[in-house]
Amino acid sequence: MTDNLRVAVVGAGRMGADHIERIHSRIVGARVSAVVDIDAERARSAVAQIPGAQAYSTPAEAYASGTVDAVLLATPGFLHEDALLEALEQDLPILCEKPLTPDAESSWRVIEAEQKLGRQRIQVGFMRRFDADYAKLGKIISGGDLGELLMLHCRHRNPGTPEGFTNEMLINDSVVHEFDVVRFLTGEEITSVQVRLGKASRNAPEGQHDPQQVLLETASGVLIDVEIFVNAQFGYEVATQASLESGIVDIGADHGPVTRTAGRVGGDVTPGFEERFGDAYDREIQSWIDAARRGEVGGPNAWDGYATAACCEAGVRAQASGEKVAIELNEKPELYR
Ligand SMILES: NC(=O)c1ccc[n+]([C@@H]2O[C@H](COP(=O)([O-])OP(=O)(O)OC[C@H]3O[C@@H](n4cnc5c(N)ncnc54)[C@H](O)[C@@H]3O)[C@@H](O)[C@H]2O)c1
Ligand SMILES: O[C@H]1[C@H](O)[C@@H](O)[C@H](O)[C@@H](O)[C@H]1O
Repeated sequence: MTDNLRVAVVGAGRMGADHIERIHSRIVGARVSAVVDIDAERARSAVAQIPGAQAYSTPAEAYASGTVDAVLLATPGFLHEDALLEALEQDLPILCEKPLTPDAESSWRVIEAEQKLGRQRIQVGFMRRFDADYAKLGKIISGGDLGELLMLHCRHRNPGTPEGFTNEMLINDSVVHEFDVVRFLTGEEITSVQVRLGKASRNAPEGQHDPQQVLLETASGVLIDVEIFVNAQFGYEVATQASLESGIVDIGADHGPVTRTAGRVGGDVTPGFEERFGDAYDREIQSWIDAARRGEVGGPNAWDGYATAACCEAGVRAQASGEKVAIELNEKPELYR
C-alpha cells in the first residue's frame, strides 16, 4: 500500500488532540481524515488546520463517508466497548486508548467479537512498552545476564487530578499502566493484588485517598510494590527499580541535564505524561500504523486489555476490602497465543 491510511480519531479531548497533532505532523503512512466528537465545536476546531479532514458527531457518520481505513479511540473508557464493537463490525484496525474497557466482563465481550472476526484488529494504548527506558529494562531482564528478576519497585506520581477523578480511578486510570508494564517486563500474568491505604495527603480532593500502595504478585512469585500518588504536586514521575539476582536497575527517575551552579544542584521535573512519554506515544502510533498497513497489530492487543481489566477489577475490590484478591483469567484463546 502506498497511500496514507486514512484515520478517524474518535474523541478530540486531551489525548485525542495530542494524537491528531502527532498523526498530522510526525507519523509516516497515515493522515487524519475524520475527527468525531460529541462536542461539534471541538471536532470542527480539531479539523480546521488539517486539509481534507472532516468533522462528525458519531463514528457511524464517519464510516458512512467512505473515508476511514483505521480508527483511533480516545473517548473516556466507559464508552470504549460500544465503539470497539462498531469498529470491529467495519473490520477496521483500531488503536484503543487505555483502558480497553473498564471491567473484565465487557473486555471479554470485545475478545469474543474479535475472535468471531477471526483476526486481531485491536491495539491498546499502553505506551510505556514503547518508552526507550522500559524497552531497555525489558531487554536487560529477558537477556538474563543479571539473573532472574525478583522484585519491582514502581513509583507513579502525578502532579494533580482533574475534576471527577474518583478513588477507583487511581487503580483503573493510573495503576492500569503498572498492570500492563509488569506483565510486559515479566512476561507473566499477575496472580494477586492488595491495596494498602496509609496516611492520606491533605492535598487529595474529597473522596480520594491518596497515596495508595498496591502490592502485586506474578505467576512465578515476582513481587511488585507500586506507590500511586496522584496529587504529588511537584510534577510527573514514572519510575521503576528492578531487583535481579545479580544487579539493581533503575529507570525513569530523572530527566534532562542536572546542573550545579551558584551552590545549588538540580534539573527540571517533567510536568506531565505528554512530556514524559511524548516519544513513546510517537513510536506507539507509528508501530500501529506500520502494522495496520500489513494487516497486523503492532503492540499490546485485546488479550492484554482483557488481562489488565481483570487486574483493575480485582484492584478496585482490594482497595475496598484491604484484602489480597486473587486474579483469575479465562483461558487464553488461540488467536492470542
Ligand atoms: N495513554 C495515556 O497515557 C493516556 C493519557 C490520558 C488519557 N488516556 C486515555 O485516553 C482516553 C481519553 O482521555 P482524555 O483525557 O483525552 O479525555 P477528555 O475528557 O479530555 O476527552 C474525551 C473526548 O471525548 C469526547 N466524547 C465524549 N463522549 C463522546 C461520544 N459519545 N462520542 C464522541 N466523542 C465523545 C469528549 O467531548 C472529549 O472531547 C481515555 O480512555 C483515557 O484513559 C490515556
Ligand atoms: O490517564 C492518565 C494517563 O494514563 C497517564 O499516563 C497516567 O500517568 C495518569 O495517572 C492517568 O491518570
